[in-house]
Amino acid sequence: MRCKGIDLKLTNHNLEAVLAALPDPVFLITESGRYAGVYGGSDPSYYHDGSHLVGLSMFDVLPRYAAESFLEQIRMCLERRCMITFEYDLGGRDVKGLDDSSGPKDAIHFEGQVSPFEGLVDGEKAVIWVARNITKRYRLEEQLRRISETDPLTGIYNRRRFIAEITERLEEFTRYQEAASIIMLDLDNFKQLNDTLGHQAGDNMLCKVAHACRKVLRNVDLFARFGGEEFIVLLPHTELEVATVIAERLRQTVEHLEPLNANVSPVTTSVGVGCLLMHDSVDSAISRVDDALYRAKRAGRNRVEVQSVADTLANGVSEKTI
Ligand SMILES: Nc1nc2c(ncn2[C@@H]2O[C@H](COP(=O)(O)OP(=O)(O)OP(=O)(O)O)[C@@H](O)[C@H]2O)c(=O)[nH]1
Repeated sequence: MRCKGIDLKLTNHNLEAVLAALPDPVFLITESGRYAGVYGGSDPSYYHDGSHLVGLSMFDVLPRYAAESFLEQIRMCLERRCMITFEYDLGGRDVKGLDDSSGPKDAIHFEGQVSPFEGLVDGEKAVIWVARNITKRYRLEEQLRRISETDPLTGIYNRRRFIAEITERLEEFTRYQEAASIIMLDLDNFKQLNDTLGHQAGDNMLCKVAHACRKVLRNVDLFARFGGEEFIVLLPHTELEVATVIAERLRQTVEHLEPLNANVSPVTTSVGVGCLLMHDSVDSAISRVDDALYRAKRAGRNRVEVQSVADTLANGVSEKTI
């Protein structure tokens, strides 16, 4: 073996030393999931000592779901004859027989790089599996993602997350006709509340509305602040009829909120409701609900209006759903 141009023939002994010094653990694993060799992983703050795994099968030491999913990666790698990269969580407690006194205490998020091994190991095909602890990077990415999709004032999702979600739901609707509905709320005469009690009071009211509405929705409903004093809900697997009932519940929830001050009237909201239709785009779906909302405003506020029946039928949704 050559090493960066230095004519160094590695003996088995110093080859072992090189492998042991590798920072990330490297596993030689056979096609059937047996650990034939474990090398490296020399930093105990990042990795447990996995040397006891040699000779054991993944099915002896890992939870069944993990062993099955890892075996699938090995199969894919050998079939495609190229490196496969994928991410997974595996804590020390998930691996039977690990010495718990050393290594990281929390679950680790790994990036696994699985490459075909040239040659056979005990008559079996095998792979080289490099496991990198990317927990710090992963947590940071999660934190950034959370920040990028959260409204800082109310703590609920923001418009960006809503658009991402509705884009996904539209794909699902086009492919499987899986119903989904949208509810849009716009608080009534909010400028007056700001002007009377001040912007800070207005902010407090927005938070109160957000928290109260979130409570009456299902966990699967995506509730977001769409802008200023506008909120929006995406209700997956929900037909228009049901969404209309939920819209009315949201309207009442806002109406029954305690006013911030005895001298001001309760806050109310106008509400528009719609459902996804064939050939919808994100813009067309939202603008139909927006039209319904503005009909509610024009009709005197504090009421629910639904997208027009003509709109709904013209777009190929069966009458059953409206
Ligand atoms: N406190 C506070 N006010 C906001 C925020 N975003 C928007 N607003 C206010 O919401 C008010 C919206 O006013 P308009 O668009 O005139 O609507 P409205 O007074 O609610 O009247 P209608 O919608 O017609 O019922 C403005 O005064 C904005 O300043 C916010 O983050 N905090």
